[in-house]
Amino acid sequence: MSVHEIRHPLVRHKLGLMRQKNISTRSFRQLAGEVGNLLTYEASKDLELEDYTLDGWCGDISAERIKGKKITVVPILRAGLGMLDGVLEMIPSAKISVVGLYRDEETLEPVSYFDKLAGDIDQRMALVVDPMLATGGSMNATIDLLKNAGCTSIRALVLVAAPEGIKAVQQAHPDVDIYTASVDDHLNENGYIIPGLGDAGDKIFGTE
Ligand SMILES: O=P(O)(O)OC[C@H]1O[C@H](OP(=O)(O)OP(=O)(O)O)[C@H](O)[C@@H]1O
Ligand SMILES: O=c1cc[nH]c(=O)[nH]1
Ligand SMILES: [Mg+2]
Repeated sequence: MSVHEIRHPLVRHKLGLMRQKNISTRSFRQLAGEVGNLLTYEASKDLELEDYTLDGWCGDISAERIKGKKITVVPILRAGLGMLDGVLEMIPSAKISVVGLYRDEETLEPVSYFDKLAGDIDQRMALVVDPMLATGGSMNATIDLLKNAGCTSIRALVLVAAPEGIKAVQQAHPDVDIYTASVDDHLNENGYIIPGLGDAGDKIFGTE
């Protein structure tokens, strides 16, 4: 498994803006989508292509198209929805598989409350999107769910990752690559990423 920390200047710049203390809901939400968009670009760089012939304006033309597995985007509710539009801008025909989880504030364990996966998930590559990879509990529970449904190709796209969460995913699911805008420093005593973004769900939805 690999961790891809995307150090593109646009990603670095936008993530810096997201870390500002008093950022508005509107700006945070917009930037989450924009960084999600750029992470999707990076996470799709190695998709396999195949040649085909199309009927072009001047006759038959040789072109390329993405081969093999189709894609399902898997937002983890709630905060993953903040990245969804940006991801879909890059892959507009992707199916969406929704997973509802929240993290118990005391135990930090994920609590499941919803899932609705694409019917043919065993034939799709899953791009799991969530702004925060903290302890890794929510991501691992989502990957477990996808694998139990037959999905064999999974990538995780997160805005910020803690080393603790990366380690947990690496141990449980060594076949899953992680794409992130930043590997941050550590988790605090409440399980929040430092420096992180604070509570991403609250910032995207304007709740507190
Ligand atoms: O790696 P973990 O320790 O599991 O923490 C990360 C999870 O916590 C946040 O969700 P939260 O539980 O706040 O739910 P929300 O998106 O509804 O706000 C975040 O969006 C991840 O899903
Ligand atoms: O730092 C963190 C950790 C979990 N969930 C968040 O929204 N932020
Ligand atoms: Mg939250």
